[in-house]
Amino acid sequence: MTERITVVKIGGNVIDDAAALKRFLGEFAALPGAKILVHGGGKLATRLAERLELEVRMVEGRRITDKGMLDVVTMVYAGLVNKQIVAGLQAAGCNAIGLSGADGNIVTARRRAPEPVDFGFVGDIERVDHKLLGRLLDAGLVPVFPAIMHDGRGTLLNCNADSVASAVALGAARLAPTDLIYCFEKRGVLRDAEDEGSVIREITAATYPPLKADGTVSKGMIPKIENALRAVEKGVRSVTIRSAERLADDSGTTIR
Ligand SMILES: Nc1ncnc2c1ncn2[C@@H]1O[C@H](COP(=O)(O)OP(=O)(O)O)[C@@H](O)[C@H]1O
Ligand SMILES: CC(=O)N[C@@H](CCC(=O)OP(=O)(O)O)C(=O)O
Repeated sequence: MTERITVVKIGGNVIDDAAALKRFLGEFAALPGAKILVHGGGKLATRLAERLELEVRMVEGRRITDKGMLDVVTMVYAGLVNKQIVAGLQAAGCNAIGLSGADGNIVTARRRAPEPVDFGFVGDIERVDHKLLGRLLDAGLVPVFPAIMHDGRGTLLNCNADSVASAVALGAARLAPTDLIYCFEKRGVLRDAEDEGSVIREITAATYPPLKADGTVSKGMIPKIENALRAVEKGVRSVTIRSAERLADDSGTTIR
């Protein structure tokens, strides 16, 4: 069994930039030790949905997902983006294996209640099969997860990729000490959105609520930080939010 596990989540803005994604996958492939990649792809799904003239609506960083949108996000996340990332990692010498939650029944999710917001086919993670995860890691494979999970009764569910990353990291933490890194296009959580020099070095359960209340943290950063706080509280060794260009550096925002 492995001594440590690194779980990395890569966001949609980086996936959307072919050169940035290639650079990131090269750095990810070079990370030592057992590792797992979780990816988004929200930006690409939004573009495709708009071309198909489907209404795109996000509420607090989560996508309203009706049946038509579920088909689009499944094709984009579990299909195109997942396979491109797996192929890119193979090219970088990393033996990746792409898995939706339904594959090997590795992650199940529960559909969100329709109140107060009816998100449609959106789920919250229920269970991660950490033993299967361990067997894959022991075989030298690098699991790559999109945000598409299933309910075990035949329905696919769209989950927030940041929530997937935190749930997978908690599953991994049952196998070995686990570090979770959220990578995106900015240097970290910024105090001023326009100033990359304004990285907030540390956020805790006590310092977060005022940042949300005064709007310093908004949109997709809300689920990211809330998932990060949950992960550290429940046993992930460290969580950081940093630039995809600085995956291996000690940079960005640490969540404690
Ligand atoms: N304080 C903040 N610092 C950095 N980004 C923030 C902040 N508040 C809101 N954001 C927004 O959150 C976005 C990241 O969330 P999201 O788009 O869901 O990430 P990902 O790229 O991981 O998919 C940033 O692109 C930015 O627009
Ligand atoms: C329920 C929900 O909102 N799911 C997300 C899944 C993808 C994602 O999280 O992508 P990023 O990391 O690129 O934002 C969505 O469809 O946008």
